[in-house]
Amino acid sequence: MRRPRLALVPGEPAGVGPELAVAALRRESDADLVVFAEAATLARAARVLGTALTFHDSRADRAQLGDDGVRLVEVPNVAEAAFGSPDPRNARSVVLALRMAAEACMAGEYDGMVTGPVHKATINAGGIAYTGTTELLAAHAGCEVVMMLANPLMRVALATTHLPLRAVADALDGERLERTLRILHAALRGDFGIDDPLVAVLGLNPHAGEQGHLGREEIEVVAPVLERLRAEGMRLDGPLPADTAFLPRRLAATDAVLAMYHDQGLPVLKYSGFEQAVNLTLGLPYPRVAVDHGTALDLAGSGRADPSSMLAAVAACARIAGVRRTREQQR
Ligand SMILES: NC(=O)c1ccc[n+]([C@@H]2O[C@H](COP(=O)([O-])OP(=O)(O)OC[C@H]3O[C@@H](n4cnc5c(N)ncnc54)[C@H](O)[C@@H]3O)[C@@H](O)[C@H]2O)c1
Ligand SMILES: N[C@H](C(=O)O)[C@H](O)COP(=O)(O)O
Repeated sequence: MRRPRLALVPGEPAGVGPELAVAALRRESDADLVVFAEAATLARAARVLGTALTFHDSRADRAQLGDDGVRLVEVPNVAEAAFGSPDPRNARSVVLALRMAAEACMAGEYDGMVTGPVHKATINAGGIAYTGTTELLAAHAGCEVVMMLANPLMRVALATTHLPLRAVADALDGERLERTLRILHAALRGDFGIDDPLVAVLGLNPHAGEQGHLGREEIEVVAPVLERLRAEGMRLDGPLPADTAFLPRRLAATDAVLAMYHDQGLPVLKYSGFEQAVNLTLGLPYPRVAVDHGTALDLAGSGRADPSSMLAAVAACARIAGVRRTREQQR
């Protein structure tokens, strides 16, 4: 079977993304990578790592590539931003690279997309309203998605993603939550091969609302959805108090945790395994896997950024792309 062909988008040029992309390109992996970025930015990152790259057309044959060969779709930047100092003038090219890769994935030219970190504030400062790549790809594909981060110890999906904490309670909606659980369930089955997954669903409030004395979202929004889906046969635990849902013995029996908001779930996951964690966008027509960390501006240009999450993202995307291709061939 042919190796999965993946679009690799390094992200913010002034961050660690280009260095991590070079690290991924120089490692043996189960995928053929095509980078959507600027050649000069990648060449600069390669120099930081004490290596050099030669650039080829995105369709170049593997045999044409030496150890230093890179297939590239060139996306030029406006400014050469110093390491650690993102330039808002590059916002357009950072987003364009993501859009071009998404377009190519939608057209079936690639089997999946791997992304490095972008700097959300800089993109907004550049005049592009942007909350996250998850949301951008969902809008581009015209579908609902679920953000899920995973490391070897746990999978944590989010009912709401990038929004102010003040807006979270209002954003929780039964119909949306039901769709989130369906997307998560389908991905655990299809992409992860878990036939009958058990999902632990957290409450929103302390102690999962303490029977309505500390908030009513558990009673009015979460529990009715869980009842409906349990009636269909889904295995769902909850709404659970978030403070004890991550105890190791509970996690051991759980295939994924659904947190109600970003910082309810992600600090636990990142604390328990920052290096090996990846960020997946579930529900897209193609697999998209990202690093679990940000632009690490303090490390950009130092060559000290740890490439583990990027390597894990490439491996996860290649694996899921392979699973999906096998499934399609069996249809
Ligand atoms: N996948 C993404 O695109 C993504 C993910 C998270 C944050 N971000 C964005 O990144 C920007 C900076 O965010 P932040 O400072 O909160 O988080 P960050 O992850 O960039 O940095 C947090 C800490 O982790 C360290 N770190 C991060 N990646 C590392 C690596 N590969 N190796 C070693 N150490 C590493 C940094 O040096 C820093 O000390 C923000 O604009 C944020 O929105 C993007
Ligand atoms: N929420 C993610 C995290 O904290 O790791 C991160 O911001 C990236 O999300 P996008 O892939 O949607 O940009």
